[in-house]
Amino acid sequence: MRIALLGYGKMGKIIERVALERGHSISIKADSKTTTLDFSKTDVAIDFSLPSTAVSNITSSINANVPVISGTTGWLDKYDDIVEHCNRKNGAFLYASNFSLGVNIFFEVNRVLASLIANYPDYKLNIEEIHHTQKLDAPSGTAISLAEDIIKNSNYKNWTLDEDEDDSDAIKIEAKRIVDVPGTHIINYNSEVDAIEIKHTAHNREGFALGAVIAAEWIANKKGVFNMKDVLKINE
Ligand SMILES: NC(=O)c1ccc[n+]([C@@H]2O[C@H](COP(=O)([O-])OP(=O)(O)OC[C@H]3O[C@@H](n4cnc5c(N)ncnc54)[C@H](O)[C@@H]3O)[C@@H](O)[C@H]2O)c1
Ligand SMILES: O=C(O)C1=N[C@H](C(=O)O)CCC1
Repeated sequence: MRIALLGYGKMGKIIERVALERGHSISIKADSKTTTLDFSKTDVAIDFSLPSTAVSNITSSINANVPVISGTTGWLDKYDDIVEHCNRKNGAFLYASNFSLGVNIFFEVNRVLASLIANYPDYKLNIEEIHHTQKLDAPSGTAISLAEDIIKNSNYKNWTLDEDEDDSDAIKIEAKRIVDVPGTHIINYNSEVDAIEIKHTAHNREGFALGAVIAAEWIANKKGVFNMKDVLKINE
């Protein structure tokens, strides 16, 4: 498969290596200096760029009839527009806040735990995410996915980054930035008598990159809007 890398930074470079190891070739390596995208020799596009460039990269891929997956976070206010555009163009698009197998299993555990605890209001919840200091967005896309899944499976109504927020319906998310941390997410339910905590720690970026290449292989001949549950078939 000929893969366009829309974003050739920390993730793009690891995805390149994983893709080559799996027998693919790279047709485009786009970065901040790229002015035009020629998709004529591309089978599938992988966008790991910036919150400010993801929408344009995804739209260009769909317009060129190239299936596209995006792992870029921090642009989700435009997600519904992209879905509408993809469906109108009969294209193929997949977004995942986190492509790693481990985190997608963690998402399942989070959903179950949230629904179990929903009937016990003594437990107060908070989410902590820790990432490297170069990260542009907060909270992480993964933390937002975790919070949204908790909201669907509990009485919580929204989430906030404001630690002083006095709204018991809001999940508090704490975003920490520490040098070189690839990505850690902790869900903590605390009561007067005990605490229940689940935690996912990425040791490096390999899992994100492998998941992205697997998703790109999966979407190559499809039409529609997908997510990682479609790819990994966890819990089916
Ligand atoms: N979904 C996941 O599993 C996952 C995992 C890791 C990172 N991410 C996200 O992926 C994104 C990229 O992460 P990173 O660590 O590689 O960041 P990075 O800053 O190392 O790389 C971003 C790259 O995008 C390039 N770029 C700038 N403008 C561009 C444009 N118009 N078109 C294409 N590329 C352009 C930059 O030159 C840079 O090389 C972030 O949003 C991050 O949150 C997601
Ligand atoms: O390094 C990043 O940036 C990461 N971004 C994703 C997120 O925002 O959840 C996934 C983890 C790494």
